[in-house]
Amino acid sequence: MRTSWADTVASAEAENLAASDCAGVGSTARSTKSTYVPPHLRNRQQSSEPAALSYSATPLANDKFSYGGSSSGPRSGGSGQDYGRGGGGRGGGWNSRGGGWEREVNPFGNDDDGSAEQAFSEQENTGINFDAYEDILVEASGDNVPPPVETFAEIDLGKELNANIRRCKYVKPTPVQRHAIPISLARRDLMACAQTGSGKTAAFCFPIISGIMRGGYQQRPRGVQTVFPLSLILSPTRELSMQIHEEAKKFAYQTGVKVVVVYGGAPISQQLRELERGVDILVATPGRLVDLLERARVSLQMIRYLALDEADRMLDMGFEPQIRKIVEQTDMPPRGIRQTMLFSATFPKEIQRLAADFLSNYIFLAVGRVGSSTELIVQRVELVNESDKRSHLMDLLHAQRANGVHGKQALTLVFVETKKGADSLEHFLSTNGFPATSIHGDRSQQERELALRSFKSGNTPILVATDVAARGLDIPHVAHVINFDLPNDIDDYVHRIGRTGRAGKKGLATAFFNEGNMSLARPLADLMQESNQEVPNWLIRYASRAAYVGGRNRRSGGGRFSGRDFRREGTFNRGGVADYYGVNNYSVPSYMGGGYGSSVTSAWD
Ligand SMILES: Nc1ncnc2c1ncn2[C@@H]1O[C@H](COP(=O)(O)OP(=O)(O)OP(=O)(O)O)[C@@H](O)[C@H]1O
Repeated sequence: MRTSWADTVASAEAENLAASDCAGVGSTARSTKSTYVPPHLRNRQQSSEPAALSYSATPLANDKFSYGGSSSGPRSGGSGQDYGRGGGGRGGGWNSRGGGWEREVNPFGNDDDGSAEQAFSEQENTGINFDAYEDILVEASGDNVPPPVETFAEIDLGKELNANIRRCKYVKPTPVQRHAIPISLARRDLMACAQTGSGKTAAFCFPIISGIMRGGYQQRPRGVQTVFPLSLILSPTRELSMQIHEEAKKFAYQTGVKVVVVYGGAPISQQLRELERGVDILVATPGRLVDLLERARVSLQMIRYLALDEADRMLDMGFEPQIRKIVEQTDMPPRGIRQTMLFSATFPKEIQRLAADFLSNYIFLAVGRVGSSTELIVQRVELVNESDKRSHLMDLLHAQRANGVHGKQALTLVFVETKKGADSLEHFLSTNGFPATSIHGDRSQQERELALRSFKSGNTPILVATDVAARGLDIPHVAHVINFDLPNDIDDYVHRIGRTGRAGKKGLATAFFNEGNMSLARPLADLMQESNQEVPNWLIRYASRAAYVGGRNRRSGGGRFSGRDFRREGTFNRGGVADYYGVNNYSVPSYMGGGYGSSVTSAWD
């Protein structure tokens, strides 16, 4: 029998609080002031430990070289070639930026107590429920798919990166990482689909950082003010770009690989200054990047790695022209020369078709069904009239408060349709005893960041949000996502509820459904069924009555979920795909992973 939703919140919170996350927007980083190091001291490490000096001719941000003491600990991770320049000592490394020498801020705060030297096998499991991922069905299609790995130690990512993985307390790779990292390290283009919260960020960051580290010294053109990053990571929202930047900085700590973020709504002058200090990996939102390209402050001529996070969103109507401009109408090397990686939890077929234009002989990887939601999230849907939504929300919040566990407060994310609706609901909640804040496109960037910080810290444990917060954000302790207004598109629903139940932890999602949401009845019922949720009878009745509505609600009408590589449909043949995959001439599937033998029928067959 199911427990009540309030109990579920309480237990999800209790479980989730047991774990401590490595990731997150605005994770606290101990700030360390830049320090000038006189030339005669530049080859001394800051640690009290004596350390061998190493000089490496790997490419540094815009051709600036740096020295770093290499740690003397045992080498781990594959064949263990030492690609890095990092200092393995405590509390920070040294980096050359803009001709001066700066101490690299330790993004792990002061927890760098030598644990990075621990063997992977000795690490504590930090509360991540890895078993939740073990049974997941994995399918990869394309030519010569590199086999997956089971452990990080099997992959030769480089010593410094391995040390950072340990600092993050990642004990073993998640399924998408097991499969995607070897594919990317083999320099293959990739379209990867894996459930929300399953570790896609690291899956594209690790190979990029490792590739730049092992790439050897690379002469970059010298523009007066132009910078030449080696890798570009694009994401649809400012907050997600900031989060990817924070994550990538952790992974790149002491590797000498410099990560910079640019996004709209923040002063461009500050971002330009940061760029001038050198950049290897540029994380960007499309609008701000186009601005910088037009000002000739960034050139994409040297790009070796292009990653699109939330790729289906990036190629959706809103963003596609900008993405095409960036990828096809600039000096970026063409597909086949650069390596391109697309990641998302959802990948509608029509977007897969568009995406194929950016890829060359790519591998399609699906971890779980495309667009499915994780079973870690308990989904509830309640029939609530429009006029009753506020009082119903209050009831939920009161019960949640009554059942709340002590300690850090469970965070609740409430999604609404409009910016006005977000403001008004925030006001309503705040004046009714529930401290709330809001995030949406009409708020200034400063307000957005403040709201997110206040939510994360638990000061305002309720965040009312539009879809600007639906994708990618990894906020620890979100125990409950409430769809006060349901979205029109089932994929948006998948991303929204994916703000809880991340990295193996449990979560709860409640949706208010009424006659205005009829077009979602069928895809919602299908999605819930597919992720083993209890579907209310009334929703099943609505779903069976629902007419085919077409559009992007791909589960509606047909009843069968099209979670697969569109090339396998054999109905579409154009552009880059036709070069490699004739209608009857594709090679699939190379293997099935996730504990399934080859005799097991694929979910897509
Ligand atoms: N191997 C690992 N072991 C433990 N935790 C991990 C591992 N890889 C990633 N994580 C953690 O899992 C959480 C979710 O990762 P991430 O944000 O990359 O998910 P995602 O798949 O990109 O989700 P979304 O689809 O919502 O964007 C993060 O807190 C991250 O630090």
